[in-house]
Amino acid sequence: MDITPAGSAPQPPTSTTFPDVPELDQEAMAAARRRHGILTKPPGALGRLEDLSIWLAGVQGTCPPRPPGRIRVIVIAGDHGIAAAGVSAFPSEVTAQMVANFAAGGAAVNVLARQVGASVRVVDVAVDTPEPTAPGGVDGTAPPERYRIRRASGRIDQDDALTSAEVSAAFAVGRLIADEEIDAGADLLIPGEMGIGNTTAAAAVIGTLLDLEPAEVVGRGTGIDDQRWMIKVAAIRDAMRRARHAGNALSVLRVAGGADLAALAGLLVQAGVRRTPVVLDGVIVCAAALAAETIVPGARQWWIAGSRSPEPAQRFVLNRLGLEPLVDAGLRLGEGTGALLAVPMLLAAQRTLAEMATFDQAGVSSGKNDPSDPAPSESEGDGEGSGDGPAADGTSTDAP
Ligand SMILES: Cc1cc2ncn([C@H]3O[C@H](COP(=O)(O)O)[C@@H](O)[C@H]3O)c2cc1C
Ligand SMILES: O=C(O)c1cccnc1
Repeated sequence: MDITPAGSAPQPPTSTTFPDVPELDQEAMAAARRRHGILTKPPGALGRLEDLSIWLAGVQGTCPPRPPGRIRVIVIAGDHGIAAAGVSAFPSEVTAQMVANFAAGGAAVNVLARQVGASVRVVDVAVDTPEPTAPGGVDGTAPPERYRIRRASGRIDQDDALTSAEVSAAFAVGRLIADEEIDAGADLLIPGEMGIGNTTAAAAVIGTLLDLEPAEVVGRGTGIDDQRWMIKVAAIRDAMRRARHAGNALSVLRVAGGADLAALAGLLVQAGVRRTPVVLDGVIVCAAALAAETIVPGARQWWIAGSRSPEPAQRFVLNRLGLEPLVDAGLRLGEGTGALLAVPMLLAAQRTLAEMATFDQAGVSSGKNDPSDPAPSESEGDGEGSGDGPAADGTSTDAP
C-alpha cells in the first residue's frame, strides 16, 4: 500500500507492501466444535472456554490443541515528547527506570509472567536516554541499536511523532521481534509496553482512526488530576487535528502515535503472518491493534482480548475488532499485565477440550431424554459443539 505523507513536515512519499495474513484452520475449528459436543457436559456449558479452545484449535491447526509451550511477553519501551506537556502523573525518567525494573524482575509484569510460566523480554525502541536501555535480541546478544528507532517519539501536539522512514523502521522492528520470538519457539505472544505519556498517543491514534471526539477517548492514564486531564484533552485534540489528514493508518501512527505503537503494530501483524496467537493487553496495545488491523485486514483473527482497561478508548477498539475481554479486573497498568491475567483461562480452555472424557468414555448418558432419539456416538459427533443445544438430561458433569 502507498504511504502518503501527512502532518506539518513535508515527507517524501514512500511505498511499502504488507504481507497477507492467513485464515484460521476451519477444519480444526469444526473438529473442536464436534468434540465439545461429545464431552461430558451440557452443550455450551463451558461458556467462553469453549470459544477459546475452538479458537486455539484454529490457530494451531489441530484438534485438540496443545498447551502453549513458550509464552513470551514482549514489553516495547519508548518515551513520548508529549510527556513534556504534563499529560502524565509521572515524569519521563520513569520509563528508563522501569526498564531496569523489568530487567531485575521486579515489575508487575514479571510477577504475573512467573505465575503462568511466561518469560519477559524488553525492547527499547525509543527510550529517552543516550544509549539503549535494554539488551537486543531474544538472548540479549544482538546489538540493541538494531531496535532503537530514536530517542523519544516527537511531541504530537506540535510535531510528528516520527518521520516516514522511522515509522517504517519501527513497524519493521516489530515484525523482526515477532520473527525472532517465533523462530526461537514462542507459541503465544503477549505484547506489552512501557512509556510515560503513551496513553495520550494511544487515545489520539484511536480517536483519529475511529473518528471520535478527544473527550470520548481521553483517560486518566497513570492517575492524572483534573488539571492534567484538561491538558491531555487539548494535546489529544491538537494531535488529532494534525493526524486527521494523514491518509492511512501507518501515517496516523507516524503523526500521532510513536515508535512503540508502530513496533507493536508490526509485531501484531507478523504474529498473524506466522500463525501465532496473541493475547492483547490494555489501551496502548489495542491502539496498535486497531492500526494493525487497518493496515492488514484479517490480522485480528489471531488475537484475543485479555483484559478490559478503564481507559475509555480501549472499548471503541474492541467493539470495532469484535473482541470481548476475558478479564475485567480494573487493571490500568499496561506492560502486558492484563493479558497475563487472562492466560489461565486460555490454558483452562485448552485443557478441558484436550483432557475431558467423552460421554462414551465415561459411560455418561449424553442428554437426550427421548429414547427414540439416541445420543450421537463418539465417532459421529453431533457437528455442533458450543452454543445453544438441547437441554441436558441433568446428568452431573462433576462441576466444582
Ligand atoms: C511506575 C510505573 C510503571 C508502569 N508500568 C506501566 N505503566 C503505564 O503507564 C504509562 C502510561 O500512562 P501515562 O500516559 O499516564 O503516562 C505507560 O508507561 C504504561 O505502560 C506504568 C507507569 C508508571 C508510573
Ligand atoms: O490500558 C492500559 O494499558 C493502561 C492504562 C493506564 C496506564 N497505562 C496503561
